[in-house]
Amino acid sequence: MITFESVTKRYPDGTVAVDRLTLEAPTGRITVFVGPSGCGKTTSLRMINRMIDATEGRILLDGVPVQGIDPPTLRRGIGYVIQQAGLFPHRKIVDNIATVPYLLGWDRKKARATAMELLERVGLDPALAGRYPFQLSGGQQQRVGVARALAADPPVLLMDEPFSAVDPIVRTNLQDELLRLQSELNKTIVFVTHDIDEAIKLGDQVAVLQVGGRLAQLADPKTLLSEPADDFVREFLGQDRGIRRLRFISTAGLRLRTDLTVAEGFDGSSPERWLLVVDGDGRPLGWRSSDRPEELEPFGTFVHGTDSMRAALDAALLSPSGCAVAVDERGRAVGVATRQALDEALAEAADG
Ligand SMILES: Nc1ncnc2c1ncn2[C@@H]1O[C@H](COP(=O)(O)OP(=O)(O)OP(=O)(O)O)[C@@H](O)[C@H]1O
Repeated sequence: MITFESVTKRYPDGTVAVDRLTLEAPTGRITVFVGPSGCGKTTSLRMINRMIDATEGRILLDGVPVQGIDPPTLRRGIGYVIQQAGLFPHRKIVDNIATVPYLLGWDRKKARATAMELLERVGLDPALAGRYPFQLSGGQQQRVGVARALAADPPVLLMDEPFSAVDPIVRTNLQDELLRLQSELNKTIVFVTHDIDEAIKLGDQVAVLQVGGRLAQLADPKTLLSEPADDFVREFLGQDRGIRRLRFISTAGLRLRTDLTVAEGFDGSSPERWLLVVDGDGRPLGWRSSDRPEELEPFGTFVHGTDSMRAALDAALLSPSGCAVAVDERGRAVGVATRQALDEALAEAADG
């Protein structure tokens, strides 16, 4: 666990970057620092590994004040990932990843073997090991940056806007990958971003900072969205706060209709305006409307019980039928969530 005890950072020119910050980043969890530019996110992060020293207050790592630990020893247990990866340009990828193991004096063979394992772990092709950083895409470099930070298996990982410099699709992949890795590794992660969506997606808890380095709110994402502490947080969360909340509402209780599904080739009549046509394996093929039964209309799916209400609504909006197709993990239709069912679930969510 990382504990901030009334930590203040005043730079020599008098700027107060962090103002009496008190919070705990629990072991094995992702804590996100989010806030507008200049609110002290990076300063707070760097005080953990003593790249910057606090002016007042204490930061404790599992109860031990970091100020009492010499920086090289401290940093051995703390991985650090920054924007644009910060790789050494003249070192091959494998040697970039093995940087800390080499510094720790590991046998070169063992260090390289670990690096190769990590390369795969972060979703990269081992064939990239012999390349130089400039021969990789931005997203690939960022993955190497994560692998390098994990190389000596540190319990703590500090990540400073690690995914900011890549395009939105790559960014989404990197976020998903981080969550997957974290479910295996259970590191204590402190993650800095200015992007509230990223904070809500990744954080087990989110610390919203305000310019002047004051903590505006510390909460889990769901609570943050439903109970913002003040106007600053409400404004920072943006106008689609309600839509984002849908991500935390399960589709497990969504009522499904199973009588709207027909097999391919069905040419009978039905009082229903829309019927879902499925193939021999039960996979959806499209919606058949009673007006134009010869054509199949587009559909959207969500995994019932696994995906959130946000995914279910998204699926409904993708189709002219206005209904969302519920599928199982293998993509087979298990039923249809009609507008009425979605409406009921939304009404319940609004009450809760
Ligand atoms: N070395 C320094 N000397 C003086 N002021 C500094 C120094 N480094 C940062 N600051 C100031 O401290 C405040 C917090 O900076 P910090 O980099 O921690 O913010 P941030 O939230 O990470 O911002 P950004 O999202 O723009 O990176 C800002 O007002 C910044 O100008």
